[in-house]
Amino acid sequence: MPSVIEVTDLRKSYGGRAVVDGVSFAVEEGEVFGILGPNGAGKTTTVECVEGLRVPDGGRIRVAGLDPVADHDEVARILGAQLQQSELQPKLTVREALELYASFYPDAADWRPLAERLGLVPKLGTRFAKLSGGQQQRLFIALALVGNPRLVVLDELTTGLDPRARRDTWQLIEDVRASGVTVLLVTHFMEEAQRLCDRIAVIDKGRVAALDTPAGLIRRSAGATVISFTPSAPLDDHDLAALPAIASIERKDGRITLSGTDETVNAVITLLARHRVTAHQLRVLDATLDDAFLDLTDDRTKEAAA
Ligand SMILES: Nc1ncnc2c1ncn2[C@@H]1O[C@H](COP(=O)(O)OP(=O)(O)OP(=O)(O)O)[C@@H](O)[C@H]1O
Repeated sequence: MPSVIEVTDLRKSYGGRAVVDGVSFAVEEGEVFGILGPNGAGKTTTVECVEGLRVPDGGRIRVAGLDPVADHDEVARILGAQLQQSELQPKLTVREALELYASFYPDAADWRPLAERLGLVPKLGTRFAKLSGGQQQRLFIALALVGNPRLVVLDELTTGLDPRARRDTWQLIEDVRASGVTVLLVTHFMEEAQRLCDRIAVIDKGRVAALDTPAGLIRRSAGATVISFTPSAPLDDHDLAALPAIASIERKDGRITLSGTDETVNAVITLLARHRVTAHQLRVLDATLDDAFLDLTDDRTKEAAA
């Protein structure tokens, strides 16, 4: 089956400066595909080309087999996009905006359950300009979904939302995915990317620096798993040094701190069992997507690895 979104060698320059410099990726039907990258990396430019809002200088984009620029109207019927602030009339009430956007689509969703899920019911009579930043954001999410799209593009999904609204929105996106909708998600929140995305393209300086599952990105980062514990009986340094993938050993006040990988953690547990030693206050800290992101987008780390 062809991918829902195919981006091949996308290029876009402003004033002679390439801000998207040969980006390629494919999004499969039903997946949540994340785009992660530092400020100014070219993420919004990339997704706005997918939405047909910007015209690429080079490369090829297909959305369900259609060209977002040449076939703009057909693409608009199957793609829901989170609006930018300036795109909504300040005097429109929440109810009017929902009704208006629902009327654009032949197969629109009932907007009431959406408004309920997004906590917008008490604000239905409020004009857009009078909503708080977080309420405006929730309305944009509702408007992106009200057309029952086959594909939804969310840029900065939960920026400006409080922690509860953010978690409710994540649950909503999980439900949207469960109903078979494909999601293209630009985000700065690692927890959001790790929780929601099936795969992530890390974009840096207009190029794809890595494309993998969240777990795959973490595995390939230099960030180590750290294990610390206080053993009930002494452990031999030779035994610790022989652990697989061990990167460092530290001893302080009877406490041992090791860094390595998942494999090291398993081997430590086996070693402790073999010597019948109990580990008090055992702590394992995993490398996170944060570590992977910093590794992949930090020039100093990349130079050191080269
Ligand atoms: N219309 C434009 N005219 C000129 N330069 C632009 C235009 N749009 C974007 N740029 C520049 O292109 C670069 C990439 O911008 P883009 O918005 O795609 O980045 P981003 O990865 O989404 O960043 P952020 O995380 O800060 O939103 C930036 O340096 C930006 O200043």
